[in-house]
Amino acid sequence: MRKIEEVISLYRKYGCLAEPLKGYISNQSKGDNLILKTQWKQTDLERIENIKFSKNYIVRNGQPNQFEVQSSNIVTENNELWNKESPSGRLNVIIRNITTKKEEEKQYIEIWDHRQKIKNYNITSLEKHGKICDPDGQFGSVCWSASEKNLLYIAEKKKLKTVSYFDSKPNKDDKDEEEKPVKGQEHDYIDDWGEQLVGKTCPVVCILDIDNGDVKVLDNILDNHSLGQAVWAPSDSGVVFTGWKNGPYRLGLIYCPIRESAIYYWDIVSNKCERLSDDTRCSALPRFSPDGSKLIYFDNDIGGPHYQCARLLMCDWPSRQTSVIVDIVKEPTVKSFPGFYVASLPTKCWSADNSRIILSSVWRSSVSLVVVDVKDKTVTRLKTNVKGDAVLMDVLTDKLLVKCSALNQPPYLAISSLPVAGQEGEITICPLDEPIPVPGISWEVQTFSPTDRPHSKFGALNYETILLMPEVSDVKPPLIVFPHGGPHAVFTEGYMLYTSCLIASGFAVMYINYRGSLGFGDNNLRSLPGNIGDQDVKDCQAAAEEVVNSGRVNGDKVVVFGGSHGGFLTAHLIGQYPKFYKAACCRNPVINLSTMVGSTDIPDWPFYESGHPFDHKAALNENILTDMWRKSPIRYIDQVEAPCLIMLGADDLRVPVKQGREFYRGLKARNKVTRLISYEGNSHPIIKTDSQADAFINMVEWFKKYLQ
Ligand SMILES: CSCC[C@H](NC(C)=O)C(=O)N[C@@H](C)C(=O)N[C@@H](CO)C(=O)O
Repeated sequence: MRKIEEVISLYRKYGCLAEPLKGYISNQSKGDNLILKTQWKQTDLERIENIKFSKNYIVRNGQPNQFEVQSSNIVTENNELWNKESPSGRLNVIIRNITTKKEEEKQYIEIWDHRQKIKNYNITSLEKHGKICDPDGQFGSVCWSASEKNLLYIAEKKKLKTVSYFDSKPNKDDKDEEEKPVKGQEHDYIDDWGEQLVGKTCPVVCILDIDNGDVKVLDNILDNHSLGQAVWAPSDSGVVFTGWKNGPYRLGLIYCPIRESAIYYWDIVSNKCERLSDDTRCSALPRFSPDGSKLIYFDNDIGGPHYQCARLLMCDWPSRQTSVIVDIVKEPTVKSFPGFYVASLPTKCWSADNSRIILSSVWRSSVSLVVVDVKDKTVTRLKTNVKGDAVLMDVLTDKLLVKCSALNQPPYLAISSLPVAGQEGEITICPLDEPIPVPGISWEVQTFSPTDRPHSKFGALNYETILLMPEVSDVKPPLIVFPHGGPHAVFTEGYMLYTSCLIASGFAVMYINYRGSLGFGDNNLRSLPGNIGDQDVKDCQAAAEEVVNSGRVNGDKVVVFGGSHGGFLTAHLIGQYPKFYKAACCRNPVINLSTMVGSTDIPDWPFYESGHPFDHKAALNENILTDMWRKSPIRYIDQVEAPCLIMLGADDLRVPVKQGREFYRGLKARNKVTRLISYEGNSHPIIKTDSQADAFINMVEWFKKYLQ
């Protein structure tokens, strides 16, 4: 293993690489000449900040898949929340967050043509709504009308002004009733959508008139709903959006597309709203075909596993007839399409002829490009000439802008072409910039089928691990067992900074996509709820023992690391197998399901994942409490021997810091070796620039100390 000073310089090197955030193929592209507009981020560890910059490319499309690329110089961006061109490419809208000298936050909407800024609207001063939602976020979207006269965006609904009962300021009589401040409600609790959505209570659809700056707020078209993901309907006849039900109280929404939601259409002439999707399902991500004749969206169950295998549905716009294009896949084979597991969709995801949809979806332990023919309902995986993950960023005239990465390759942007229908075999990925891999990393995917531990209803099923090895190692490397969180999530062959730095530091790392992970079929995913703390723990231990028994790693130097549910598994593993692990590190770990219910933003999770039904009226009782305790790591705390480093995000609403503190106190009281680090200004992910770097070095130091 490398010295800690070398590890720090490794992190400085690989932790400060530019990473593509988003990009699109400009509507100004003509024929074989593509104009690509991209946005990047880069960590600056000296200034402890992330900088953002934009970079444009001109791609000349020579022979098929022979692209000549010319990139523009780099322009750093200041406070741009969003930058999007109009359908003709003639105009650009920039939504800007400005902090004034008086520390006030103001939001502006700027309209630019090719020469200059032609409109600049101080949206905050209009006082028509609250903050504009991040277009990349859960609710956000920014959408030009076809006429280029209006702009759709999502903002927080305007909140009532409240004053003290003892406020002596005279009420201005000219204010209409709803404008008058309400007395005595300054300290009322305001329910919001939880982790990373604090203050997001009731987003609404807003329409800006580009010419005169008027803003129409659609805040009364659908009662008791939060609105988002808005897109213009064909011919700007209205707006299609996703509506999430607010009541009776909100449950955390991030990482949980199982909150009651439906697709709606608001007609601009009638001012009426109609529900388009099934109100017994959760629907989201509406996308129109280029000709406006078809609308697709995804749906899954309301409640249950926080991520699920989703259905792809299509609404024939003129007739509003809806059909299922791709259904849930319950039990795929190792080679077959495992179903759709989609957290987001690019704004444009259709082929030019309106017959196919292109998207990225989890496919076992990788993220793949997939093409769906909406006529014959076939699903085809687009194989590429590069290893790793391929995430679709944009589609235009059947050209694909793709974000690629691999376990040894930091993310880069590439261009490719959609094959003609029926011939979707392999596509050639053409990088826009020369990819520079992290040297010395190799990996292999292993499949496990626990026939000795079959699920009671679904049988053995199977699961995968990804074993990453340092290529240059004259000794057997120590092993870091690394289960993902969720638990309905997945580790794929895409790049992760921590992992590449761990391998470069001399560790072997094993990702474990235990049963219950995404990408292996719906039955696999649903095999875990009710069995957490047992099935997932045994899957992890079986994989860890297999790799130790294979002799490829140093079996006397095995440690374990995980975040959130991965932290839950880390705490379980060192409690249930105390002799096997020499040290542990857990980030925001779930420690005691029963004490979590009252403090997490998703109380449905501990109920459902421990096998108990949940609805908004759900309450604990002695049977549920006992069962939750039995499934929690705290149950095994007396057996723990491995020194355990606990890292907490001080603002975490998902796994509250009390969980980590409960484990810390229990270990201290039992004279076990433990240390707790709390990172201010971090929530569930510990990703503030300095915190993320500090957490990594502390973790490596902890492992090195107890592996000596
Ligand atoms: C009540 S919190 C349950 C655990 C949590 N699940 C959800 C739905 O939020 C969880 O594990 N979250 C993951 C997104 C997570 O944090 N994963 C790990 C890595 O896999 C992470 O470090 O991000």
